[in-house]
Amino acid sequence: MGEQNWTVLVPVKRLDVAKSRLRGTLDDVPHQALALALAQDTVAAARACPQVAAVLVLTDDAEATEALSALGAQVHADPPGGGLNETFTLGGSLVTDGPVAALTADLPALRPLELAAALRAAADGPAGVRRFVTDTPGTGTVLLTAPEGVPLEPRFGEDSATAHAESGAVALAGPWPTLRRDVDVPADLAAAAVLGLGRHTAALARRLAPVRAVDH
Ligand SMILES: Nc1nc2c(ncn2[C@@H]2O[C@H](COP(=O)(O)OP(=O)(O)OP(=O)(O)O)[C@@H](O)[C@H]2O)c(=O)[nH]1
Ligand SMILES: C=C(OP(=O)(O)O)C(=O)O
Repeated sequence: MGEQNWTVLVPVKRLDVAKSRLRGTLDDVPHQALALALAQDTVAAARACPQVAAVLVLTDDAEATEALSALGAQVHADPPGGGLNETFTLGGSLVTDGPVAALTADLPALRPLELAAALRAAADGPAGVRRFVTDTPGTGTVLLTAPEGVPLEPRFGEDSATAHAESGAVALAGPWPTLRRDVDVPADLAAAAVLGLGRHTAALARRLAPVRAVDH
């Protein structure tokens, strides 16, 4: 099964500005509630993953801090000036032992056992090598891992799959559809609903069909 020694970093932008491409996706649902629900389901799945010792949320948002702490995450503020890669780098520097995984907070269908399989594959790879998992389209990144003592060196952003490969990280090849299913635009939410949404997002998305709530 692999050791329970991973720290998973989950960055959550201030909810009023996060996930702007999803604004207005669900009628009558405040945007911040949707952005938070995506993060809650991501964090709940990571917490339920057998390999994960700790989930460290990085955020400057007070509401996200309260809600994600309630799910058992530790929380630390963004570095001054924020920025996704700067925030992941700060998070990685706070981890004193064990391997580190950087996970985006927009994975509402994520199943703990798929994350477990990806972390096991990362741990079984060649020593000292950073690994990553691309998103469903194959251009972005949902997960970047670094063994203990190896800096994360995150290259998230546009075309991050290429950027991570060029930086020496090696792509992991498993199927893991719920891990790869990030939600950036409205059609992604419908695709995630087909896989089965976590309970926080499902509660907001009842009119998307078919919606299945998944209890982690
Ligand atoms: N803490 C923190 N998280 C960030 C920051 N920028 C992006 N994120 C998070 O990183 C993840 C992936 O980022 P994107 O999908 O590009 O999210 P986004 O910038 O909120 O979305 P768009 O506005 O639609 O581009 C999401 O979970 C964001 O909440 C940042 O500066 N600080
Ligand atoms: C931050 C990223 O992108 P997205 O906008 O797909 O979450 C990424 O894929 O590196």
